[in-house]
Amino acid sequence: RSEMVQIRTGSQALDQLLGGGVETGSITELFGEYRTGKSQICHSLAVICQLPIDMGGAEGKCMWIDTENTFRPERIVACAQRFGMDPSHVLDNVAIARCYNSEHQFHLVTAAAAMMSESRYALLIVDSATGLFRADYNGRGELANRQMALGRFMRQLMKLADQFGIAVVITNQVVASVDGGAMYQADSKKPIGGHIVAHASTTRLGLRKGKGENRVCKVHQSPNLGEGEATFSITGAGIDD
Ligand SMILES: COC(=O)c1cccc2[nH]ccc12
Repeated sequence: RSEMVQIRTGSQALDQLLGGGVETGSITELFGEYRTGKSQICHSLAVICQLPIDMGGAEGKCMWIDTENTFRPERIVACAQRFGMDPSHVLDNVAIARCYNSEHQFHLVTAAAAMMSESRYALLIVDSATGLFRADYNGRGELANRQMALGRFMRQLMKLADQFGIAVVITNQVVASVDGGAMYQADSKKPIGGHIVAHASTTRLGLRKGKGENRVCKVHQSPNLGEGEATFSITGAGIDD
């Protein structure tokens, strides 16, 4: 964690909850149901990471692995304009790769290491980190194989965060889970990957819908942050207070 920097999120309330922003050198997991703002926080971070450190950035590029086609260049442009940055320059510094299956996802992270040796990256986004593993390992008796593959993927991310001092931000969809057998138990909603992903993430942020365009973020796991929640809003330019 040498010279750890915090990347601001675009919402001062969320930055306060996080003690300044998203940390470089570790993995932050954003989990929540669909449309709770996970990808919107990623769009803001992809722009803000390029700002000078004394302006809440981390003076590096962003690398983005997109498995759900949630990347929107126009959001990057709008967010750059909000911060008075040159939109085309900012967009050029977001290296986006579409990802089609979990095997390709492994390859992209391996290849990412080579790119990070070439130029300065501050942030790697994997949105989502778990969806393709759920799709590819979805038969009966595949849970153990899925957990092993997810564990291997998370270790690759931890190595990147360590080796290059980058912030790794992963999104994880919360899905309805029918607890087999326990007929009385209501269907609980759980993040994919269970304890395998949870233990590998340094900081875990739970997102949920608030009133209207508002969303609420709650710290679920952190080495240093206290309990608490922050409300932010989703705009055309990422997230704001
Ligand atoms: C242009 O973007 C890339 O080539 C890229 C983006 C995110 C992860 C990646 N891994 C290897 C290439 C790559």
